Amino acid sequence: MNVIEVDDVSKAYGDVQALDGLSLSVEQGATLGVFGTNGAGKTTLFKLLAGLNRPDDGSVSVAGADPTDGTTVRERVRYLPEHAGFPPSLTGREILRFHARMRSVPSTERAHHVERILHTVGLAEAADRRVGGYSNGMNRRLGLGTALVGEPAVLILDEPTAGLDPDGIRAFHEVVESLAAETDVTIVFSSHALGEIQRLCSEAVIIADGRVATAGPVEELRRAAADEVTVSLSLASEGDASDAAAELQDFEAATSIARAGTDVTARTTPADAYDLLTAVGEAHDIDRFEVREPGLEAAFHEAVSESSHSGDGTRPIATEDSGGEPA
Ligand SMILES: Nc1ncnc2c1ncn2[C@@H]1O[C@H](COP(=O)(O)OP(=O)(O)OP(=O)(O)O)[C@@H](O)[C@H]1O
Repeated sequence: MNVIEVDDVSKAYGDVQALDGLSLSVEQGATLGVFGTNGAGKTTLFKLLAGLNRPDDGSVSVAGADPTDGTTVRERVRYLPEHAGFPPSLTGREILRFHARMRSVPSTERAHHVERILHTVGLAEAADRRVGGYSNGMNRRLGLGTALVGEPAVLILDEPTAGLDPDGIRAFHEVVESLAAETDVTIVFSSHALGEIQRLCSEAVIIADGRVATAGPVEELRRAAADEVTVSLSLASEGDASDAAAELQDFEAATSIARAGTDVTARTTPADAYDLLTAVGEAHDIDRFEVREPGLEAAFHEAVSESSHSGDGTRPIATEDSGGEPA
């Protein structure tokens, strides 16, 4: 079942066309990564999904309702903006209890519900500390905790890891991974870190100029991004590396051959990678090798450059057979 349906939506701010005929659909339980260049329209899309804005044209449906139908959407959909602040003198537990009361969690269940969320977001031990002393990462996880109160169907997170240090990012990733694995909540989040999307998301959408440039299961995007792999070899000596690089010039399927010290890299097709390794291995001792598939970065660059050359790269996300697991 699709929990999000966005159909041919446009939204302008004065002269700025933030969204321009954007369509996508997302299946319940998916983790969708949204990325694009600055100003591509991600936050505008999120505000439409959260019912904070109305589209000029087109339609938006989230959890079976028009998100601007306030009461329904507030029960089912939670939006965590990039910057969420909390009263510094309250504790994490007090803030979550307040949200639980606002969300009409029955009083008999409130303490247990809050305790469970504190564990989910990794704040159980800091629950009774004032949030004024929380780190940036703890604040973000508390924000995610407030969004989880009442077990929503859809979480919309705007750049949740922006500005966090590596520990903060790792802790946040663990929370998202456990939510994706253990609940049926649909998570939509934006990020400028392609590796993060690759790691956490089953689906990805690339937005460029207010439209969907490309979308689909992360694994498919990765594979479709380019039909080449990069082969990296480490040889026994610089002389071997230099000879191997020269010999690879005769290997028809190899391109972009480069040498640095004892390392040689070349690009080739996935089907020719093994032959390339065999050809080098017959003449030289290979200490180490690696075959890298194109990542989402290649998909991103391809999609953005295609979208800037074509009139309409829009297509909805096909979620029927995604089957993608976080990498
Ligand atoms: N309230 C507003 N008034 C005028 N223009 C706006 C407003 N909000 C967004 N825009 C413009 O709409 C376009 C899309 O903005 P949006 O914030 O949706 O992009 P984004 O993809 O979230 O960008 P970023 O990655 O930089 O956060 C941009 O050109 C932005 O300047």
